[in-house]
Amino acid sequence: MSRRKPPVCLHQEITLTLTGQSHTGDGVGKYEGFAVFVPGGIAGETVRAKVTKVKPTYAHARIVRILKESPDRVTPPCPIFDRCGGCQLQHLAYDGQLKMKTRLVRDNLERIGQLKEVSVRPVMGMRDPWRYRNKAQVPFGEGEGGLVAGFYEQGTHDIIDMESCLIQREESDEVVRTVKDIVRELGIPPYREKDHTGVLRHVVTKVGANTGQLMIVLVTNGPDLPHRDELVKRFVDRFPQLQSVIQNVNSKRTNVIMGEDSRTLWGEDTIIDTIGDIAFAISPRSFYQVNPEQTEVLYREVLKAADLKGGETVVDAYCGIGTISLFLARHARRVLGVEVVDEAIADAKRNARLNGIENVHFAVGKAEDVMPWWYAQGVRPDVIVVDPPRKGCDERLLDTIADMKPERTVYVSCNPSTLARDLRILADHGFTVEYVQPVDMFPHTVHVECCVLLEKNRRYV
Ligand SMILES: C[S@@+](CC[C@H](N)C(=O)[O-])C[C@H]1O[C@@H](n2cnc3c(N)ncnc32)[C@H](O)[C@@H]1O
Repeated sequence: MSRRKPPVCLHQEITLTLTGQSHTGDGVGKYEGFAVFVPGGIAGETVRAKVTKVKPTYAHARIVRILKESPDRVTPPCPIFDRCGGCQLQHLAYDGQLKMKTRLVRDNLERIGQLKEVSVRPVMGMRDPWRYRNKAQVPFGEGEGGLVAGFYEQGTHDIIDMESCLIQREESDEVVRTVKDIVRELGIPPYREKDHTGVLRHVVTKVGANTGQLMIVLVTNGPDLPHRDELVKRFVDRFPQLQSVIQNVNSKRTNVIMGEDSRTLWGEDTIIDTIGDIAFAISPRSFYQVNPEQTEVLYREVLKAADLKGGETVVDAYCGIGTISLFLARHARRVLGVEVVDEAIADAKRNARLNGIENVHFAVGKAEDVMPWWYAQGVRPDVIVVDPPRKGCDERLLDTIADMKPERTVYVSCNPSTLARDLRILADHGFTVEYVQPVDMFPHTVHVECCVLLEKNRRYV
């Protein structure tokens, strides 16, 4: 089939009315029927834009002038918003972001899932959508003027120096500033990615939002950390809420931030945080949701969708450190959790003990292997919760859900496109999507979380 020639060429200036927003946050318009993506553009705007990339089926263009501005356009409060890859939507008023995310979820369900009649509720947003992240991972390196610590410039490995990040908690900014001062004063060499030398690669902070406890992790390029005791002493003097100082050794040439070797330099191996009335021990490498306020909103939505009366068997697939399992356990007869990372399961078990919860059982393995095995053992859950990573569920797991025939399935997703794909498969197995409730866990970014309730359709299942 012959494709028509793109109607635009490189460097051409075009006038474009933007009609939508892409999943990466770009404005999208059609030029003579040809899709053009415009970073920084907002649906509803008309812009003059210069073409920067032409592909056979789409082009990219940079705004030269805004001819008609969206009423939702605001001045991004962060001075490095244009360069940092962390946020994509600070130029869009928060209310506009929420509407965009609702539309994004609906579009994915319709386009990828062919689910046109599904009720997509408005996104549950935050009252104050700033300073929400409980974890910061800040790369250290050398810039032209010496030490830099901040964020990687969009699409590169150049570190932009940063004084403050408006979506991180203030404690994290304070830790990074303190480490910079100490590192400069004591002459601890930052990591140099290009020749894999130097010492300090990243500073990771974790804050228990509800307990105030603070963990500082220094990721180093090898076991040596000059002035270790002095560093620890200064942290202890400076941060009264400090609970734990960890050195994590990562000697590999890799983009993965932490290595496998974590050493406690001072205090505890973990910090504690709470979600609702459940306490969680968080270790340096374990996954824990980054927006604690919205995590509670999300988990309450899961609880509501699960509609537990106390006698149910629940499966929590992709359970991480057991957060959803433990949140549901007091409302069910028993909860079975499965997770592929064995350290996370060790944390989950420890968290169960920490809370005196005994009606949970955790298994290590791939959910798509363990669930069929449970099915073969006669496990017939009343409710199944799945919370997979961005790539969504393995099809074998979805087939097993169909075999298990739970009354309710609650699908928690951080990626609307794989969610739409998987909901289509479950719908074809005879499940009905009752509703989709998006929750804004990541304000100012394009990401959106969803909690979906599916019920088995008695006519087919
Ligand atoms: C989005 S996290 C959800 C964790 C947890 N439900 C929570 O809210 O904190 C997804 C989890 O799935 C795990 N995972 C990835 N692939 C898996 C698989 N095939 N089987 C089981 N768990 C898997 C990851 O290690 C991660 O902990």
